[in-house]
Amino acid sequence: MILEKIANYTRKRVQEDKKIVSLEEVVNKANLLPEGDFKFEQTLKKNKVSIICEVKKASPSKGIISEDFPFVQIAREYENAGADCISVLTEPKWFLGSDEIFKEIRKNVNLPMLRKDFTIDEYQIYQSKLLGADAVLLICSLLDTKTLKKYISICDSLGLSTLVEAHNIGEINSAIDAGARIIGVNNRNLKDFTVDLSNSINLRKSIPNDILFVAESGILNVNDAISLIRSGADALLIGEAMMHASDKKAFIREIKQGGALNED
Ligand SMILES: O=P(O)(O)OC[C@@H](O)[C@@H](O)c1c[nH]c2ccccc12
Repeated sequence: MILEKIANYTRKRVQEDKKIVSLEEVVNKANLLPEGDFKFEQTLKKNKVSIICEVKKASPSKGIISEDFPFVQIAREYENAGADCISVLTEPKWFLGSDEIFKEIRKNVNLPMLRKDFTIDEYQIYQSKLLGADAVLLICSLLDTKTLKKYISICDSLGLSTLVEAHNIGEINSAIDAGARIIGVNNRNLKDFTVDLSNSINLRKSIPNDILFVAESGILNVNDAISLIRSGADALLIGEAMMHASDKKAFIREIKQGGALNED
């Protein structure tokens, strides 16, 4: 399965990174920084519906999404268009992301930023803090409940939020047991890349209301977005469609207006 391949490659990457900067060093450096203020989840809590816009050059399911990829410009456009948070892929091999891209964007936008990587080692959490992230992604199928709990507590100590990604009821229960405060349901099946928006719609009822719920992936248009909001999403994570939208401001505005109308 692709996820296993990516996770294995990530393990190698982290081993290489540790040769350059040791775990002890990243821990010390991260602890010297001012504690974060959980800006990512504060933003999600404050809004009725938040839009998390993703900066993504490529993906294993879609190949190249943006050939020229002016990532700072894209992130600025997101901010100007009314995005609430920004997600940046840093996985290099399949998503063609990098830490440098993340850092550059961090310097140029004020929005809370999610570092989207395949977290399999606590090293990456400290690294995320050093990159200026406000949140990290934890994927349930890569981490057991005990490890999830440990990683959430490391994030808590640094003031970082965690987006805990689940695909099925077992993983949702694991996320809840681990104390997740934000759970994302990925509508894309990482085994065969099929997209089914009803995955997050069906799983919504298994997530307590005090946990923030993010519907992720495969949101292609305003109608998709509105049906997810109607089914109780607190936030939407949109990558490809947002990258391609020629009028990002109108796209975000229409989603927010449509979502608000549906609450009446
Ligand atoms: O481009 P999309 O279909 O709108 O999807 C965005 C985001 O949800 C997707 O990139 C994603 C969701 N979970 C992930 C985990 C790892 C890498 C990527 C992802």
